[in-house]
Amino acid sequence: MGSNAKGRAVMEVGADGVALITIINPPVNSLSFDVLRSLKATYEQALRRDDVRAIVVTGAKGKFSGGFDISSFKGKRMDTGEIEQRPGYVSMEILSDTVEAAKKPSVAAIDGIALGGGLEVAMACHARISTPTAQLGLPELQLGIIPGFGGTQRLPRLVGLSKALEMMLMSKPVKGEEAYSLGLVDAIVSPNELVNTARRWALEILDRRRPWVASLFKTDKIEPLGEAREIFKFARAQARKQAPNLTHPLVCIDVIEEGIVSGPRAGLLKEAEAFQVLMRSETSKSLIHIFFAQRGTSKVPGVTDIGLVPRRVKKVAILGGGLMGSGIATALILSNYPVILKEVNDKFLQAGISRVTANLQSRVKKGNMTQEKFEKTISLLKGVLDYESFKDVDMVIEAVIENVSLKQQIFSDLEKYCPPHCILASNTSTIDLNLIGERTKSQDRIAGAHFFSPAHVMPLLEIVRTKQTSPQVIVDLLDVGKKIKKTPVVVGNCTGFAVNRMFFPYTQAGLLLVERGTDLYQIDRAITKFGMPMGPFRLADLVGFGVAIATGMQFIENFPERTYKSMLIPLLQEDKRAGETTRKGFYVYDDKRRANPDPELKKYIEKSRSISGVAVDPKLVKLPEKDIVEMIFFPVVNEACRVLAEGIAVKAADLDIAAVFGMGFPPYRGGIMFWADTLGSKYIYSRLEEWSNSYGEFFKPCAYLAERASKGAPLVRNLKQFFFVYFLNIAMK
Ligand SMILES: C[C@H](O)CC(=O)SCCNC(=O)CCNC(=O)[C@H](O)C(C)(C)COP(=O)(O)OP(=O)(O)OC[C@H]1O[C@@H](n2cnc3c(N)ncnc32)[C@H](O)[C@@H]1OP(=O)(O)O
Repeated sequence: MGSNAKGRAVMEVGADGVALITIINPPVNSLSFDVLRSLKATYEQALRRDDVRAIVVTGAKGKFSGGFDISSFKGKRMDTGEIEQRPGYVSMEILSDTVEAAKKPSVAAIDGIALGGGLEVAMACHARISTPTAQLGLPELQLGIIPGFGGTQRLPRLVGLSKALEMMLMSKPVKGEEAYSLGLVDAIVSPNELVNTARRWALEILDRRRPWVASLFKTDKIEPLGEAREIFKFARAQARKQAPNLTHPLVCIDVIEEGIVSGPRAGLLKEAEAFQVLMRSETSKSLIHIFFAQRGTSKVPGVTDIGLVPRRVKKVAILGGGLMGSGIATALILSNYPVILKEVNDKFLQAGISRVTANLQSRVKKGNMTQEKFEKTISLLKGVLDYESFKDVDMVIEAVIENVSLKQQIFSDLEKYCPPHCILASNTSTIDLNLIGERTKSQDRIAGAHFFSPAHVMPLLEIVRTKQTSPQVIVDLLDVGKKIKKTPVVVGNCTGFAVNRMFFPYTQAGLLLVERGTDLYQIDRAITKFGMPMGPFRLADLVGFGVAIATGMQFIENFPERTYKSMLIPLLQEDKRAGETTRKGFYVYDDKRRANPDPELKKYIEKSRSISGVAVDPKLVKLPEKDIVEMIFFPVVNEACRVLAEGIAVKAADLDIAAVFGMGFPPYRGGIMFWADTLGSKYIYSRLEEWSNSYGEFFKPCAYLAERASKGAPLVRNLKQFFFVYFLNIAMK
């Protein structure tokens, strides 16, 4: 094996005659082709050697294996090695014919993780011993592929069809304890007993004191054929309902069924063929991009690569117990941070505490939290009416209403009452942070911590830095973000930051189309069919028109040339139709909060059309779905290009994550910029240009998009190009 090898498997033979094979490929012992080749060679050696009687497979440093090395799928030149040339090479030649069919028994010793290919290796062994906390699962579907090393055949035979389908279709791992009760592992032991127990177990199998099981040929857990067919039918219906745009869940079900109907060998062959096709699919490329992009958001050049270590945040204060403040408090106490919640009077304070309590209680009701855990968690929250207890807080998050002078007053108070190291963060969604901190001398510790509502549920956290914010503060916020299980994205300071700024044209494009004759409900249908959780109008109803008008004003003020000014929302608001909370907005809502179209809307549309002075355009009345999608999303892409060109986002992949986790953009399309690049900059530019000629400035392509289109280049720039332009911009300012 060359010195550039990506991981290896090593073998150590003990005096007991057990060969301990350890997978080594940090950080998660993924199965690269080098590891797989080395595993095969080591195995063959163990099988040849007379002093080896049995084999134990494990992973280095307390992690069995995180599965196939998915970085080999990344980029244009996929390293798909032997999988490409010999379908079934790993699942049949290595795992079935070498490991499972061996004349010497193998036992997997599992700690930490056994995911995807990792669990597939373990399932080919003749027994599995696990620690109680290890995670075992086949999460391949979340990457747009299916298990490809025999998992579709072995898991149902070990745990039964229904549970196997659930684990695969939901990409949901189980802990060691549950794996034991399911029959996926044969014993649970503590980490320090793991390898020795596995060694003994392997020798006992050899001596026939324990069963020698080849999982691939087990039948006792498999349901009779008639029952199995019913289970498949139900699973297909569920998959179609939950992911109508995705085919790989259905392929997974087909592959499992093949094994049940025609036998496991036929199942393995079908699995190998399907795996080959799926790993080249757009869906898988998109989802694997999202996997790495999500991990890449916490790598910020000039911040996370300069040796800073996150400081310990022991106590956090939150100002404002409204919807956002109480959601943020909930997220923090759920991750064991003691929180002080400050309000201006007792009534508001009690309301804030009640909101946090209700957030937690809903978990108890759903069975996701015990009463004991509830008591412990809520005890971390303390309500206050003054700054007295702010003297030892390490971080403050301000979450009061969007009022500049109020926020300025608060920050100047915070400077007085908080210790000098304390991070001063604002949850503002639009206001310039420099303005908020104008009355302080603490600009270096002021940052944005922009949560999305409901803050204890939505996964995104926008961390906003100004030119003065110190890298240490960003490193600390990234750490807190990770601890409260958010996906953080670090962005620069501007109106709307990344998410709201990119998506402000989303509703506006809808309004422009509706005033020119496109059916409003048809727009929402086309957009949800594309994969968004809600179309622009249903979303506006949910957010509420008060917020929509306030943020709209910010955009009119800052980007007047490209803000579409429609009176439709203010007209509805005037008539006390302010969205879902008033049970009337673009839709009407019944008692169960179901949204229904409202024929009354026609009159408001006609009125706003006449105020805008535009006429119905016959071309837009019968707009095909594809065009609706493009007319709504290309302006979003255009704004995302500006955000990137201005250096507000460090990399395009961060915008993909911001769109997926902040707006629910379908991850299987890879995020907004990744999706745009699948269509091509030239195409997007030409369409925007055409619409801007017909419908005005709102669609005008920005300079960055024009430049990329003229070169036929993708919108995604590599980091080297980014820094060149970024520093050029700074030099020119
Ligand atoms: C043929 C087979 O059936 C096909 C397969 O096996 S496909 C792979 C199936 N396995 C998976 O889907 C597991 C994916 N990984 C994960 O869910 C999580 O990374 C994990 C639970 C293993 C660890 O989580 P956590 O401790 O939070 O660390 P996390 O930051 O996610 O990962 C650590 C590093 O390992 C990398 N990594 C994780 N799994 C990897 C994998 N399967 N291949 C390559 N790299 C991987 C991550 O990219 C990250 O790299 P970085 O430090 O350079 O950013």
